[in-house]
Amino acid sequence: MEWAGSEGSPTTTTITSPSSSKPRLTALRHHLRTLPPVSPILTDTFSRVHTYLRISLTERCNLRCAYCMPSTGIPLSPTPSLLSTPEILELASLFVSQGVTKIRLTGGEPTVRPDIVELVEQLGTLRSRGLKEIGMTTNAVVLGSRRGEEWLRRMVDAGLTAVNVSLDTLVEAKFEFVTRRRGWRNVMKAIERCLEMGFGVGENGGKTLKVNVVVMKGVNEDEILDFVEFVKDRPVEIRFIEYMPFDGNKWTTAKMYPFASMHSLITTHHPTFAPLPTQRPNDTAKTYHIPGYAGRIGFITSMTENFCASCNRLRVTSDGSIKVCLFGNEEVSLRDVMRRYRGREVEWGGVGGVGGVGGVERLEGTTGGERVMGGREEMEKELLQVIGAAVKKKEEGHKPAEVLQGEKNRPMILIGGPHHNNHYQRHQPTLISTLPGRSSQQHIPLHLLSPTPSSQSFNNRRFYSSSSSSSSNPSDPADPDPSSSSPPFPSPSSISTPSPSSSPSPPPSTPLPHLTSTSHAHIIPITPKPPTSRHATALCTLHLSSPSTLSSLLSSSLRKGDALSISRLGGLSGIKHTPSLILLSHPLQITGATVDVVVFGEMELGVKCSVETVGRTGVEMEALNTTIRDSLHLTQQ
Ligand SMILES: Nc1nc2c(ncn2[C@@H]2O[C@H](COP(=O)(O)OP(=O)(O)OP(=O)(O)O)[C@@H](O)[C@H]2O)c(=O)[nH]1
Ligand SMILES: C[S@@+](CC[C@H](N)C(=O)[O-])C[C@H]1O[C@@H](n2cnc3c(N)ncnc32)[C@H](O)[C@@H]1O
Ligand code: SF4
Ligand code: SF4
Repeated sequence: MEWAGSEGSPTTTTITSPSSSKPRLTALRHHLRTLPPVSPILTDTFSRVHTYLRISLTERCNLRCAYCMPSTGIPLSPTPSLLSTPEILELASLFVSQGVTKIRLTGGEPTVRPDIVELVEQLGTLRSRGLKEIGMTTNAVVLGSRRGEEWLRRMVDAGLTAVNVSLDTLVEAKFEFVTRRRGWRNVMKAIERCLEMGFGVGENGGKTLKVNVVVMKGVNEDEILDFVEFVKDRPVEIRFIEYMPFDGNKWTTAKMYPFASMHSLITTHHPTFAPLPTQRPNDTAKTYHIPGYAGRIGFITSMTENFCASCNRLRVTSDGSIKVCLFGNEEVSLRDVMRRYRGREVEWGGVGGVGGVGGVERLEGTTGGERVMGGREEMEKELLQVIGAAVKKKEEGHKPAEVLQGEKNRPMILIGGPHHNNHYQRHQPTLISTLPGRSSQQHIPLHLLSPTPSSQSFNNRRFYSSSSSSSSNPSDPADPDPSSSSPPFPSPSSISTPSPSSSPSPPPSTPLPHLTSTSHAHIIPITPKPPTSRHATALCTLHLSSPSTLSSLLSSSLRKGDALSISRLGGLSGIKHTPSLILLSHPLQITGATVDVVVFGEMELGVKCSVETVGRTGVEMEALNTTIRDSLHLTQQ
């Protein structure tokens, strides 16, 4: 099923005078007139033509950015409910047949999908049918790993034209706080690799490399000028993104650093900073430059100056729903339509791996009029009806920030996945108001002592812990499937997933490991496990009552003397007490431990403790206990 005219080439019409909306609209109208015809199915009631499809490939991620994920993590959907690779390719093909010219792969983290390269290669075959751009938005941790170089090369060969890398800080230690994982060096390496492979600002239709920076007050707004310098010699577009509200990310206007402030900060330091004379139509970003700089600076102002009037994007979530607006709640399942025609549940598989129905075969079947499965025409017809109806229901724009904040969208990482209402509650940590010596200065999250270690929103920026064992490849933050080995937090995959409609959540069906079959507490036998090298890191943020407290601490001028050193020692002693404090934990032989106190701001300190062992179980509890002790000691000073 082809839409006549979809083979035409897109124009490169640009819009002048970015600061004024009228010429922008005029240019946009002109641009729309000069575009190849697009199926009316992709045109909404505001005459917006949707030629850009964003496909979420997975809910999984190898990072845990708190602005994207709730502090309690996310429950993963059962694999069969997600789109298989052939289904993704089939939908991509259908959208291209209707006039979609750009597909961006996103997630979750697209590169944790084991068949990502093959998938891009298959998508590349759609170029002969009108697909002009294949993009990927990625945290780039995998792309900067050893295997990443080859992956990147193959994807570029297949037609990958636009890589957007997310990187919120140029400070390695801060990266670990923001993302709750390591990987900063890989990201930097991936950026350099992309540059070596010819990615740049997209001059003359070249491949584009953009770096996405979500700007958050008190977190990274102090790095805006550093990021500007980052593009002095690199032909990269840095895009400063206004922090957006999603479910679980504890968004407030106070944490958002608005476009106007960023703009005035940069202009103050760079008086020649100016909008580029041409702007790309339908772009999320307003683009600027500083004469003499190789790169560009963009602003994605979703919160303060939305760009909904020129919106040309649709989304397919990883479980196969069409979502017509990033902030909209309305979704319709395309997967269900496809599977109804097929009459079966689809198992996970790589390209060509599902029930013998290969992606290539399907695409060729569509283009070449060769073999198609029975009922395919009807299926496509129904899919197009569903897509058309969804597009027609698209609203003019998103609601104001204050309303969105109240409503909350699903977590950003799950924009590509199904709803998991009620689920988070079940995983709220339970313990604890029994911390000795808590004071108003101290904000140790309650779940710090929870038997289920979990992460705390970075917006509170109080705590995270991580650990890995050598069996789970601790040195490689690019581990593509965090669930494939023992995860640092209870990984999403370790959380059982009720069906979206189940409410309240059912009790866990597996018995608690700390109970014997006769429900007696025991220390879990680990004798058969081989000893491996393990480490764990826990972090905690202390909010101080005044800046003078910090300066007294740093200058050791407190009445009680050098509080920092004392607290470090106190923290370290906590390791040795762990087995007696945590009743069912195993006594372990510690082979290394460090405690660092980091200044985050004039009223904020971070306490980071890392513990190592070679053994049959991990040292997460030791790391947590050390962090708490160090923090308590500091507070008591
Ligand atoms: N309001 C709104 N913002 C979006 C949408 N898509 C992406 N964004 C914003 O753009 C940021 C970067 O997203 P990317 O995945 O790099 O996508 P993009 O900016 O559309 O990428 P390009 O294809 O390079 O234009 C996100 O964090 C959002 O803030 C959208 O449909 N609506
Ligand atoms: C959800 S991620 C998925 C792709 C990939 N994992 C990555 O991080 O690039 C897509 C983009 O959304 C951005 N994002 C996530 N949460 C956001 C928020 N609350 N506000 C603004 N942008 C956000 C990320 O920084 C990233 O650039
Ligand atoms: S923004 Fe979300 S999906 Fe992307 S790397 Fe961070 S946690 Fe993962
Ligand atoms: S908020 Fe919705 S309408 Fe506005 S640009 Fe994003 S997807 Fe388009």
